[in-house]
Amino acid sequence: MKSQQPYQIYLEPGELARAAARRWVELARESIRARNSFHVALAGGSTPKPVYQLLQQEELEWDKIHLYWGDERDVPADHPESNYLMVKEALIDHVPIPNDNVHPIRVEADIEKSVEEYRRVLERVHRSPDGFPCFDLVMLGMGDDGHIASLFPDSSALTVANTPAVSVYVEKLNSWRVTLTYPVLNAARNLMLLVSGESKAPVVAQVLGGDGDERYPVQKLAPQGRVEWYLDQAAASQLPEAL
Ligand SMILES: O=C1O[C@H](COP(=O)(O)O)[C@@H](O)[C@H](O)[C@H]1O
Repeated sequence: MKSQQPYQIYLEPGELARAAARRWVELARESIRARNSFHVALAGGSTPKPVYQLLQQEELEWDKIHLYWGDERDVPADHPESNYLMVKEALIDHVPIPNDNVHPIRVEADIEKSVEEYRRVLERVHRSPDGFPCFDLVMLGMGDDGHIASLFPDSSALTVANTPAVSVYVEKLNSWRVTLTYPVLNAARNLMLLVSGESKAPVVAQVLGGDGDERYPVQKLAPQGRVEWYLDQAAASQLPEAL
């Protein structure tokens, strides 16, 4: 990914969340006007949670909004680490979205079955010209090792280019994940990257202000659509202009 990416810096995580929620609403309305639906792949983790909570209060055509997940951990749907559960509690339980519009990655004892099922689910999403699901919006968080979705450094998933979703063993976490692959992230009409906290500052500085050297999974993105970075001041604190 080129280091010249548009980004906004917000004073604190609450401000970041409010800006991201406003943009989410704008994109949902724009997409419903243009295509009568809004297909969005959600990020898990902690950063987007307040965004989902803010969306509870929005007057949206929820019956035209379809929720998917960018990645999932190898845990049941009622486990505290489940990305699905986080979104359910923060958003889904509070808005009139039909059940049929909620498309989680269902984690089975056999993770390959989860992946196969999720690939079938993804067939509902419009196609990009090269045949991959083309989301109206993909939301991404970023780990302090530069991972996005569950595309971790040195992982076999980083080179997958022939399928929209894979299972991947994450050595440092000693666990399996299911993740969307780069071709899907790249095909999205809009990508929002939400990054908060000081621990992510070195990666942010390398990706957005660095020498172009590709060290992190986030740098392997080659987005075809719009990209927007939402940073809080802590995450942006090592960018050249902040020093
Ligand atoms: O493990 C994960 O981490 C990333 C980043 O999460 P954050 O808590 O640092 O915001 C997240 O985007 C991903 O969906 C999740 O599974």
